[in-house]
Amino acid sequence: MKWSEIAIHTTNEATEAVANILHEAGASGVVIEDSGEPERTHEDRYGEIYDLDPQDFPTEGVLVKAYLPASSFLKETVQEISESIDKLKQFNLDTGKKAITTTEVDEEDWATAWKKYYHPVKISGRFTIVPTWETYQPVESDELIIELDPGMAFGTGTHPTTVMCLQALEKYVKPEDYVIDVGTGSGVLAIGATLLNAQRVLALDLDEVAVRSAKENIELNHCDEKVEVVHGNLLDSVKEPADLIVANILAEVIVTFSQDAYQLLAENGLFIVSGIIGAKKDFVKEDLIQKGFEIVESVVMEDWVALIARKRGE
Ligand SMILES: C[S@@+](CC[C@H](N)C(=O)[O-])C[C@H]1O[C@@H](n2cnc3c(N)ncnc32)[C@H](O)[C@@H]1O
Repeated sequence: MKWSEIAIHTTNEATEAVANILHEAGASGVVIEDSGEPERTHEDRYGEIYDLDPQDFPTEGVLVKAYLPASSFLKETVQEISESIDKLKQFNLDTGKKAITTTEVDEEDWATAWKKYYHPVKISGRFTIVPTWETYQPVESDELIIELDPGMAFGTGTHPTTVMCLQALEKYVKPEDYVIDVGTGSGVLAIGATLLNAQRVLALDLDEVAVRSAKENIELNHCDEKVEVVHGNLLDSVKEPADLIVANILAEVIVTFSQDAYQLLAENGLFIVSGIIGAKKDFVKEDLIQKGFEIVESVVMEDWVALIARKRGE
C-alpha cells in the first residue's frame, strides 16, 4: 500500500494551526518534527534518557507531516491545504516558508506509525468507525459499528467524502435494496449499506489492492454473505438493475459513467456521488440533470460536495 506524505515546513507558532488543517483535510495522523527537539532532554517510559538523531529533524522551523492513503484526490487536497494555510495570515500567524512537499511512502514505513492516531470516531447519527486494533463499546442501542483496517486502500472512513456518503446511505438505504458501491476502496460504504439492511451489495474497484482490502474488511464485519466484491472498471461488468448506486470518486470520473448509472437504476433509484471538490459541483450537477436525474440533495463538508440524485421516470 502506498501513502502520500504531505510535509509542510512552517514555524513554531503556526504548527498547531497547520496540524489542524491537515487533520481537517482527512489526515489519519500528523507528525511534528521540530528543529529544537533534538536539544531537549528525553526520557522513555521506563525513565531512561535517550538521544534523538538531529538528522531526523529540520535544521530550522518545524516540519508538519501528514499521511493520507494515496488517492486520486492528492492534487485537490494539497491545493485545499495551501489555501487554508494562506488564510492563517488573517490571524497574524507567521506561517514561514509554507513549503509543501509530497512524497509517496510505502505501507511498511507508515503502517505502524499512523495507527497511533486513528481512533474510534462517530461519523453520523448511527455509524461509528472503529479501527480493528481498538476495543470499543457501543454507546447507543441502535449504533452501527464499522470495524476497519484500511490497510493499503483508500477509506479510513473519516475523509469528508466518505462521511457524507455514509450519512446519505443512512438516510436513503431501504431494507431490501440492491446497492452498488463503485470504487469501494476499503469496502467502508459497502459495509455501511449492509449494516443498514440492504438486501445485497455489489462492491467494485479497479485496484486489486482495494479489492483485497475490501474483501478482508467485509469479512471482518460479517457482511460477506450479502456483499460481492468484484475487480472491474466502473459499471462496465454490471447488468442487473440496482435500487441505489453510491460512488465516492472524482468529479471527472463520475460524469464518464453517470449514463450507465442512469440506465442500471430502477425508476426512482438513487445515485449518491461524492469525491467532488466544491468548484466542480455545478459541473457534476449539470451532467446529472442532463442525463435524466433530479437532484434531491446537495451536501457540503469542508471543501467537498456530495450529491444525491434520483432517476426520473422515462
Ligand atoms: C476516493 S476512493 C473511495 C473509497 C471508499 N469508497 C470511500 O468512500 O472511502 C476511490 C476508489 O475508487 C477506485 N477507482 C478509481 N477509478 C476506478 C474505476 N475506473 N473503476 C473502479 N474503481 C475505481 C479507487 O481504486 C479507489 O479505491
